[in-house]
Amino acid sequence: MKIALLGYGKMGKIIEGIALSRQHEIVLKIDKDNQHDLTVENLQKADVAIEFSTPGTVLDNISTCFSAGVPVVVGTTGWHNMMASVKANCEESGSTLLYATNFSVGVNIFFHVNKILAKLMNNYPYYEVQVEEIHHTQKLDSPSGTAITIAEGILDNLESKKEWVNLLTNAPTAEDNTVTADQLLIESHRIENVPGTHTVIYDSEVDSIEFKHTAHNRNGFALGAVLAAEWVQDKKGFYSVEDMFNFNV
Ligand SMILES: NC(=O)C1=CN([C@@H]2O[C@H](COP(=O)(O)OP(=O)(O)OC[C@H]3O[C@@H](n4cnc5c(N)ncnc54)[C@H](OP(=O)(O)O)[C@@H]3O)[C@@H](O)[C@H]2O)C=CC1
Ligand SMILES: O=C(O)C1=N[C@H](C(=O)O)C[C@H](O)C1
Repeated sequence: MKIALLGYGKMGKIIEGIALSRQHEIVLKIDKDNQHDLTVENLQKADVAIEFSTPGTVLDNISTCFSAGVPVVVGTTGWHNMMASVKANCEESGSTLLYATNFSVGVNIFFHVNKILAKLMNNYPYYEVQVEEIHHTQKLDSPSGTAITIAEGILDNLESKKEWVNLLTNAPTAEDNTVTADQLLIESHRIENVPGTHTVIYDSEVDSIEFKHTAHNRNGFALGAVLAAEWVQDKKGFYSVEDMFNFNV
């Protein structure tokens, strides 16, 4: 498979190594310095694009992939509020996009069990739930895309919660974590060199239940993105990583 890498930072470089080890070829590498090389003509040399850039550049890059008719796997987070319009654009133009807030197998298992746990917890209303995420200090967005997916899994299944709210704990404006009873708190912490840790906590007066995923490095995210590129390259439409993983038990 011929791959275009859109974003050649921490993730782009690891994805390159994994793609080469799986006998794929990298035909285009776009970063900030050579972003003007991202043309329809250059992109059409690739069978698929893998996009891990920044929240501020991802939408233009997706749009160029759609114009080129090249399927795109998107890992960049921080554009959650634009999802519906990108999906509509993808479907109307007959393009292909596969998106995940987190491509690792472990987190996708976590997403699945999180929904089942939230449904179960409807029977135990004396537990208060919250989500915590910890990431490295270079991270541009908060909460993490993964934390948003976790929160959505809870909101869809736990009747007491209607919306999520975020508290970035080391932001200059961080005040307190007061939330109303129907709000789900996501606490975001930024600590050097942490690849990504997510915890769902159900707390009562007598005990706490903690459900946690810890990434030890970025390799799981990168492998998942390459597997997604292999899976989506001959498909049409808008997909989420859930369409690729099959967790029926
Ligand atoms: N879905 C998932 O599984 C995962 C998602 N992510 C997400 O992926 C994104 C990238 O993460 P990460 O690699 O760690 O971040 P990095 O900051 O290490 O890499 C992003 C790269 O994009 C470059 N860039 C800037 N402008 C453009 C442009 N117009 N086109 C292409 N590239 C550009 C940046 O260059 P410069 O630094 O010079 O500005 C930088 O090298 C983030 O949104 C992150 O949250 C991360 C891990 C897993
Ligand atoms: O920026 C990161 O590093 C990560 N971003 C993704 C997110 O926002 O959830 C996935 C992973 O946690 C690492």
